[in-house]
Amino acid sequence: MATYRVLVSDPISEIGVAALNAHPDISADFKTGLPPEELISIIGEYDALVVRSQTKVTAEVFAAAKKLRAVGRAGVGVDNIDRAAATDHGVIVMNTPTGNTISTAEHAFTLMLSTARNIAPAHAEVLAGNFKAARKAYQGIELNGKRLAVLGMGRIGSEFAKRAQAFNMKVVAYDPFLTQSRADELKVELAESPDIALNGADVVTLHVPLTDDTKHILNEARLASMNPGAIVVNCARGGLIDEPALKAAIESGHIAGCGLDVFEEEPPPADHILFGLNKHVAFTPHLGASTNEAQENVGIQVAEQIRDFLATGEIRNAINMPSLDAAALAEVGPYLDLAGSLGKLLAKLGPENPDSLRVSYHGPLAKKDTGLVSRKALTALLSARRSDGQVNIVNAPAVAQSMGLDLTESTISAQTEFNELLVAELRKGDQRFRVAGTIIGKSPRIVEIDRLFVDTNIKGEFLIVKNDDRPGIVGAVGTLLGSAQQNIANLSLARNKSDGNALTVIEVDSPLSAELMDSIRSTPGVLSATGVSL
Ligand SMILES: NC(=O)c1ccc[n+]([C@@H]2O[C@H](COP(=O)([O-])OP(=O)(O)OC[C@H]3O[C@@H](n4cnc5c(N)ncnc54)[C@H](O)[C@@H]3O)[C@@H](O)[C@H]2O)c1
Ligand SMILES: O=C(O)CC[C@@H](O)C(=O)O
Repeated sequence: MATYRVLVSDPISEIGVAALNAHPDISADFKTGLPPEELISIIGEYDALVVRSQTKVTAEVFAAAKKLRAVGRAGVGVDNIDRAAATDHGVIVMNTPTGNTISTAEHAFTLMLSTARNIAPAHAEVLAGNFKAARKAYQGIELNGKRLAVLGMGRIGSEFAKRAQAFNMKVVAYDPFLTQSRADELKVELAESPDIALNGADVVTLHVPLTDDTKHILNEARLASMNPGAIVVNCARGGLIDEPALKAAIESGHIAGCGLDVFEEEPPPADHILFGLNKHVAFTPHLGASTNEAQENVGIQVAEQIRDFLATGEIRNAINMPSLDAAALAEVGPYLDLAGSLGKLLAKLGPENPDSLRVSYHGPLAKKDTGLVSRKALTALLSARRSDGQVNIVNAPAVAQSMGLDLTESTISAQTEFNELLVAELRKGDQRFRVAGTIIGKSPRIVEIDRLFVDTNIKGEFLIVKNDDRPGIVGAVGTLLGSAQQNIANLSLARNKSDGNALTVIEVDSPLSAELMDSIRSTPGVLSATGVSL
């Protein structure tokens, strides 16, 4: 029986489903068109879910998905997935951002051309036998020399702009993340706001995600600021346009027409307010990504991402946590293990109810892709301190935030005594407790506890003793361990000359009983003793 079960609930390419099933540890079920209640009733059996845009992955679905670890979206927009609920439930959400870029840019461009030259209504008239009348009714516009506003200059917006430049259009772009140097590289005018971009534009094309900020980004005032006879193109999400405002602007004649692939409600009702317009319009049923090439790309990409995540832990294109590709995983993998052990150690030895966990990276490690390493330390810390078993690497920052615990990170390129050093420090007011580790050869080692140098494995059973730095105490503890049949696998000693204390880390073969721990704690000269399972 396969170790991991994947539910594919929307049509993706057969090659993608086959790529999942080809892995010996994965079995994929292909069940599309499930009503919401049926999805909720079966989702508990699955480790991963693959969707396009039809399946709505709601908070109720996540609540029922007890084993679910990842949702893969074969496409870009993830507005059909409740991202907050996914994160709360510790589920990674991944998309396939590049697979349908060209197809969607080409489709949006097709809609612009169709609208400018009235292809859709003229075609209908020809079929209806109105050839002559249609020749008079459908006079189009040239795009040559026209001003094009692109809202959202990401992957698709940039591809659209390149094609528009080949048509000799003047491109002005608004995107809050577009820098002047990137705008220069793309040879587009950078607008400081959507209002500036749209003012005097002859065509607008939308390529932004639908968020609370972008909902109805194309509204009545912005439509009114465009040039008379302008065209609206939307191949992103319907909710970006205030549809009643667009209808009014087309009816008034100010906007000549629109080419839309997407609607605020999908599928749109048969009596949608824009369908009654006997004007220059072109509508398609959310076909932007529907090409053989795009579907093969996104189907294969999503399948490979889910397969690699389940099989190896590699994270690509995650939208609710940092990604970690195979190369980065190979480079920082040992530090992930180390961070987990440092987090557990802090949970046992550090202050209760801390204010913050500070993770710092020293030496060449500071330049590596360590986004997940800090999370791993935080996850281990929280998991060890909470009994609900609900913390994982996806939701750890949200859980920490709800507990008032800050996670901070710093990178220090100067080297320490070690070439690279990972330090995790728990802070509470002025109190600080830090532990640190490094990689020696290929092995992660814990090399510092509470500012004292030690050298221990990162996995195993440990006894950590703080004692007066005088002869006989370690011997007495060793005798107690021996009489309890506890073999010592490794021992590391450190002394703090300034306060006369010493730290002894003893690796043993099995967990120490409460009775033995009590005897160790009552040994004269022992200041504290803690058993830790790493
Ligand atoms: N019709 C389809 O079938 C289809 C296919 C693919 C993608 N899409 C849609 O197209 C959208 C864009 O896809 P992409 O691959 O280009 O994504 P992308 O992430 O590469 O680009 C989106 C751009 O929007 C910008 N942006 C964010 N907020 C903005 C705002 N308030 N104003 C202006 N720009 C803003 C971002 O900075 C980014 O550069 C997706 O979100 C998806 O909804 C639709
Ligand atoms: O799955 C589809 O066909 C639509 C995809 C598209 O809306 C996207 O956001 O990638």
